[in-house]
Amino acid sequence: MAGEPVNVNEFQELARHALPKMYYDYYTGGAEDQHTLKENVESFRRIIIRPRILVDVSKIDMSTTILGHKTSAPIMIAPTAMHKLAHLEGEVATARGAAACDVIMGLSYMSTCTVEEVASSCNAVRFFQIYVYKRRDITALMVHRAEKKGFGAIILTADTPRLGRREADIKNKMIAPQLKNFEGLISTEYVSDKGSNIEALAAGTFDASLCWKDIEWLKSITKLPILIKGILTSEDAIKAIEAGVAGIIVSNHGARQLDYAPATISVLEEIQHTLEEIINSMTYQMYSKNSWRWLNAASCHV
Ligand SMILES: Cc1cc2nc3c(=O)[nH]c(=O)nc-3n(C[C@H](O)[C@H](O)[C@H](O)COP(=O)(O)O)c2cc1C
Ligand SMILES: CCCCCCC(=O)C(=O)O
Repeated sequence: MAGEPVNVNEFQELARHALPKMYYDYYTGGAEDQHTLKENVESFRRIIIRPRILVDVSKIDMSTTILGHKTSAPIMIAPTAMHKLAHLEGEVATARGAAACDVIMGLSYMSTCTVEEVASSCNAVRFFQIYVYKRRDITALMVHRAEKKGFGAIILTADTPRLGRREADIKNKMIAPQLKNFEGLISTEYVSDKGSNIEALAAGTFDASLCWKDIEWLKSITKLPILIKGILTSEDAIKAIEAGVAGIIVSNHGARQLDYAPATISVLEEIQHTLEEIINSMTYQMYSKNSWRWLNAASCHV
């Protein structure tokens, strides 16, 4: 490639050369046949822009707020695991990037830098993503650490009762390092020669029994607003609102979980319309306490 990379595809090409194959495959792969992975890209390609002309664009302001936090654009850094597999500074460098761009960073539960390291590295607004471990005490401790360090919200990833079947990781026998956040609490180093070690790690630690009633438990251990990540249907968006969370993140986890699930962008509009209809139908009932809660939750992230 000649000169500096100018788009994400060119960065990906550089990464392909720079990274060990095991890590490159982990970062870029989807689940099973990778049908949804292709659909994620194709569905964006099918969206065609309808340009309007002779509009004053000399000053553009895309800033908005998410859960009351200012952001320079309606873009958030999604929580992604183990940045140190690609860069020595890991998530600390990502947080600095978020601060420089004035956008919110989602820090993964499976980060290679600790919650405290990321918090003290810069003043980016940070939300903390969690998986719920079978050892709930560990998850509660992590939530409290994030709360203490000024994270602005908890993102509960709800599409991963177990890790998606990622065939490249199985072939590579993908290994996770010991994650510093959990040192002294639980081992995250799973080494076996039977396929993906990170799949084994998730199967050994993630609570596959997690369900809607557990949102009450999460609400009972934190005052932070909760976002549910991994919603792909209107039915679940409504359930999330009924559960009283502050917002939802429509996502198919980068097609790394359930293959043949819809591309995220293809279901976003339907879910948004459903939530708008709820808001409209609730407006006339505003005086009921419960309705207020619904209204607040629905309007946050439409
Ligand atoms: C390498 C990699 C690691 C990821 N790790 C996590 C994670 O630890 N927690 C999580 O909730 N999502 C994780 N994701 C999913 C992303 O947060 C996000 O959902 C995905 O990149 C697709 O973006 P979208 O949800 O906006 O469609 C990961 C994605 C990638 C590519
Ligand atoms: C260290 C185990 C990896 C956990 C899974 C992280 C994730 O969500 C992913 O998509 O990968």
